[in-house]
Amino acid sequence: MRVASDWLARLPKTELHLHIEGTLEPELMFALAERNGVALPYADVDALRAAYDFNDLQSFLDLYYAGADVLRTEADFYDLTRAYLLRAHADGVVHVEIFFDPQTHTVRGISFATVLNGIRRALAEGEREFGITYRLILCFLRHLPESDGFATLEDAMPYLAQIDGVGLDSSESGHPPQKFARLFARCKALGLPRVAHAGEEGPPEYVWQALNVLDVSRIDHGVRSLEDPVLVAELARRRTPLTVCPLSNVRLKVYERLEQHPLRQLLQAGLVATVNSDDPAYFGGYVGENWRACAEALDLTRDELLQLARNGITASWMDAADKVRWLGVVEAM
Ligand SMILES: Nc1ncnc2[nH]cnc12
Ligand SMILES: [Zn+2]
Repeated sequence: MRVASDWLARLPKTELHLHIEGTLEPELMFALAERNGVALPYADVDALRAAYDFNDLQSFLDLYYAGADVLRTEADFYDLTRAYLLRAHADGVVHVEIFFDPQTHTVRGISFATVLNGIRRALAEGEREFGITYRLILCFLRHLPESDGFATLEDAMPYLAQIDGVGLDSSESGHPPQKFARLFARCKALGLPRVAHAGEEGPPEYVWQALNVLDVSRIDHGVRSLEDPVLVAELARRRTPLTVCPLSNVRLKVYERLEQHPLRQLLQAGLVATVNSDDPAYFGGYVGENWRACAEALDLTRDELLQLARNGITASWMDAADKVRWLGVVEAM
């Protein structure tokens, strides 16, 4: 590695692509299963971890949705979020923007308020205790019909002041952004900032639709944009950030090895690429590990690492004064 590991540890980091349900560690999954009287189809934590061998996005999602079944009470969502924030703090994360998937829970009879209150209580406490600022992003599940998304938006209406934006996640192939054109138009009319997963497994066309149909301000993943030079030029022109998740991309076989990951190419193309962890309990590394692994495998320079840190700050939705402050800290590194 070209930089000292303590320098990398101290670099102020953001996390802009993190599914809170994807931080459910096997140990906590077993503890919550016991607490809630849920039977898990695995003998123990090791057997569960051994199942985390994915071929693609869908093979991961099947386990991710099954695992979320142990989350039942507000305390469960609090404990989940609290455990994540302890990890983030240890990794030098100063600001988080967290996705949650309400449909995964409301379909099981758990109220929107139960989910929201547990997550937000932990986030507020994390800000008081560690100074980690936060935003919360409601994600719609794209494998479900748009009408389900509208019902979820209806559930969210009494709590809109506590939601900072909306996103689109789950199975990408066969579920283009266009499918959610009316839902995202409604969210825009409500003044909600928008992001969408696009170009993870799906084609560059889905990134175009996220930009032009959903009018998103950030693309989650977006790595397949590199297949379309016109799209790359447009993303650079608009300065649309990409929330890139390198270890996720390897675990879901978008790239065979981290050494093949195009993080440097994205930076060299002038894109606002950022480093994030996606579903760290399932992909073998929180955001600090994503930074360390990329620095090592891609032999990132000090300047490239500084640019990634700056990108994370400018791409975030943190307050303008906080941006100035953290950009100053990066410049002084
Ligand atoms: N990497 C990912 N892509 C799409 N949907 C997700 N939900 C959780 N993680 C996801
Ligand atoms: Zn994701």
